[in-house]
Amino acid sequence: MPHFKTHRWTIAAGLGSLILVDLLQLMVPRVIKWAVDDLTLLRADGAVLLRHAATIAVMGVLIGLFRYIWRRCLLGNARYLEARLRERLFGHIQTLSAGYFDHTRTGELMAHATNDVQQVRMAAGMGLVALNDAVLLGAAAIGFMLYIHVQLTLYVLIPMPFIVIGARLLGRRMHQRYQQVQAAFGDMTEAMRERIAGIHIIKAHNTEAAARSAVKGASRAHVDQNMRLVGLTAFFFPFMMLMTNLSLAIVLYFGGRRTILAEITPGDLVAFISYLNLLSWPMMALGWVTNLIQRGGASLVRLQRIMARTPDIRDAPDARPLPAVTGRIAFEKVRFAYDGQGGQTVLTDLDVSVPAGHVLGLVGPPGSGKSTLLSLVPRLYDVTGGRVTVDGQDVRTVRLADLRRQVAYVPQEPFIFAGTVRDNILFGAGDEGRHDLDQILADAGLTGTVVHLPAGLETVVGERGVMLSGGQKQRIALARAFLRDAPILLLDDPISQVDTATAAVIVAALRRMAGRKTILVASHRLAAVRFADTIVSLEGGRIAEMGSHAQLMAGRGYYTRVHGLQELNHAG
Ligand SMILES: Nc1ncnc2c1ncn2[C@@H]1O[C@H](COP(=O)(O)OP(=O)(O)OP(=O)(O)O)[C@@H](O)[C@H]1O
Repeated sequence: MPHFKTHRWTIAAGLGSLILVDLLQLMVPRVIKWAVDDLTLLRADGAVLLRHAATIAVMGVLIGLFRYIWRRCLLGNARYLEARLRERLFGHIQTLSAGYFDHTRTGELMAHATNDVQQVRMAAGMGLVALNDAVLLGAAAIGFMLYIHVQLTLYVLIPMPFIVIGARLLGRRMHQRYQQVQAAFGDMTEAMRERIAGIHIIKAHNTEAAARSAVKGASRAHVDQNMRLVGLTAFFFPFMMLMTNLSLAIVLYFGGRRTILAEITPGDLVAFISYLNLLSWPMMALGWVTNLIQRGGASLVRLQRIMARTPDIRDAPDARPLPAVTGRIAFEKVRFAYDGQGGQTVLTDLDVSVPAGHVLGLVGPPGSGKSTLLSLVPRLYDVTGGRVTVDGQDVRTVRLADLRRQVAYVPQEPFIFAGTVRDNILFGAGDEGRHDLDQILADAGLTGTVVHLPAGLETVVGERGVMLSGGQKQRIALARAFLRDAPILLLDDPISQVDTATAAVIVAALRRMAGRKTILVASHRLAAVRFADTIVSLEGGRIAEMGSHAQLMAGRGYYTRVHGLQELNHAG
């Protein structure tokens, strides 16, 4: 409604032009009638015929002009509505919490952003046109026919309901089949995309033949679906033509007799046939419009359902601003389960405090909860029990944007956007800090790497950074976080993909930053945590051991065991 309100003048101009086109179209048969009557009554001479022809030509030009206007106004307006809906949808989806995306498939969201939005556009654009034509053009054409001859009109209308019902029923089936064609098309492109993306594996495993037959299968399925659709359309259009032609036969026979009896003039008969031709579109539109509006309505309901979802994680109504923090972090009796109270507990009664400027190392077997613990600080997820505080304030009571501005986070799997290395490092950063890019590259162990890239910082890295090695991607993500210069730095396995020498460079940089920043670093490689002020060893979401490197080495737990193994590896 707000959209229709803002664009009411465009819509009014469009509807006005559409009505003018309809009226002009309705006048054409009148002119034909006059011309034919003049001819049959032998009243016509060159000048009269020229006048009639000129009238039709002018009407043709006007019809063209106004049709251009209505298409631009009405269909254009629907396009803007579509864009606006899609932008709002994306804007809203972005506010939803990480938990929502754990349970929602990307493909499903893409379908909402494409299919549903498109259905709303069809209803708001063609739906409006079809509604107008069905009602106005249909009623007016029938009115003109009644004006010529009532009984004859009633006869020729007999086949018309079949057109309405046919358009409605077959239209619905055609839409269903069209959706199946689209789905098959999606499967086919996905089958090809995946195999092109995985071409290295396919070649290495010699499975080209299997890949080819999989793509062939998807391609044939697409053809099969198309043939099913063709089966319907091939029936639909001839069926509509048959109904119109039946009406035409009725006009010719019964109307011809009326003409012989001089109840109507030959001009009337010709005009009648023209009206009949005009009538087939409104009859189809009548059947079509209900489908369009139903589909658009259903799509709108689906979109509204997403729009009505409130993010689980958002500012509390009385959220306080969070001015620059020193970076003191405390986990107090923290308990966490991914699906709220009902889910399996991933973290249990965790108590750790990290003074400002300290480094906390997190170690533990895979799945022990290290990443989860890190994600609680910027509120990617909220605790199920207990609380997380920053500078003594519960993170749930402060403004989310203020909190996240002061936390730099490097996830376990770095995400690289298509673009240049520089774009990826500067991602989301303001102007501040750009001048120390060289230092940041050095801290992230990237200096030497960047020099060897074909275009240095301007090297385009391809989709998801395909042109980069795993270690390069990881260090770009690190540099991105260093550039933020936030007082709190969260690193999830920051040296998992680099060699020992590069790891040493990164660890040295972290040690320099310690004191200025509070750093939480989770790692499987003890080298990344051994310098930490405190190391927490997690097991099954509980703290198994806690202390400095020396303290943990004195014990005989996970830390000492892993340390022994990693030392052994190095020796080997
Ligand atoms: N998004 C999620 N939804 C549901 N469960 C999850 C989710 N992410 C992780 N888990 C589960 O939570 C537990 C802790 O996972 P987490 O990633 O925190 O462990 P981790 O110690 O970081 O492991 P790794 O060393 O392999 O990175 C695991 O049992 C995992 O299966």
